[in-house]
Amino acid sequence: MAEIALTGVNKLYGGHGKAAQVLVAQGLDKAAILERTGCTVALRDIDLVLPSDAISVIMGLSGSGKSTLLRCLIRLIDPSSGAIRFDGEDITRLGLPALRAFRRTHVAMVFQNFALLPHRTVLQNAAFGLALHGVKRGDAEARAAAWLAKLGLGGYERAYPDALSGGMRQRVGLARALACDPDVLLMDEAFSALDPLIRDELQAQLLDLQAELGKTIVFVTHDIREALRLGAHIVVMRDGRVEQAGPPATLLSAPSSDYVARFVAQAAASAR
Ligand SMILES: Nc1ncnc2c1ncn2[C@@H]1O[C@H](COP(=O)(O)OP(=O)(O)OP(=O)(O)O)[C@@H](O)[C@H]1O
Repeated sequence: MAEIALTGVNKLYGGHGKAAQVLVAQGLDKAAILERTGCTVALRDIDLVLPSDAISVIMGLSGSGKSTLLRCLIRLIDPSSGAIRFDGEDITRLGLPALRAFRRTHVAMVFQNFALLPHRTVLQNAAFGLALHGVKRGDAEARAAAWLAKLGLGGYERAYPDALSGGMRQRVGLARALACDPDVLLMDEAFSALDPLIRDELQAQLLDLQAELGKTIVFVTHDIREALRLGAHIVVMRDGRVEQAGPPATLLSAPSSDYVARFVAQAAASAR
């Protein structure tokens, strides 16, 4: 479960926010608003539904707002306005304790730089999320070990992260996230630091895990090929707006703009 619905979400950074909100409503573009108010419009008028139990991919060039959008989903960054509903519950209305409890029970994150603790073993890293949830050590490590084995890291439990390749480190990151059994997995450029072949393997593994576990996954990437491979639903961002959102087949057969058509053509050209 966990459909995520965003309604009228805006995020402005810095400057004179109130003046910028007015200019956003008037439809001025990002550059003009920055010049007049010192405000960067990172997200504007985002209306989106990210389906439950499927992989949604947020795709776009650098600066298009992908990371801001991902972080706003669980209020690691607070949106300036708008509603964000998980199965109907608007998390923009939660106070901090309720928000923390919500994150703890429902969400896990996987990062581009793996975010492993260098002085802890692979097993301790994989059990780390569970430890934060208050699960007893023996239990946490048993669950973590099972996930490590599932992800092909059986035998590496006592190793330290610096002894692992990038692909193996990211598998530890995935094990740590999945061990907490979240409804929602947020992945920020999670495979972008990996060599192409390893990246390919991890993409395949993520698709298999998704088919088996049926999690709601939101995956950020700047790579259109990765988006088309992983996404059941793809959101193309441009300058803080949603340029097009839909299944890959729709993006391929009916791109909503030249901008999306160029991305799709780029994917086709690099596949040749
Ligand atoms: N803390 C911040 N303060 C001011 N502006 C910010 C901040 N974080 C992001 N921005 C701006 O907001 C816009 C969206 O940035 P964001 O990082 O969300 O984009 P992105 O698509 O994830 O880019 P990248 O792929 O480079 O990470 C950009 O114009 C960026 O410069």
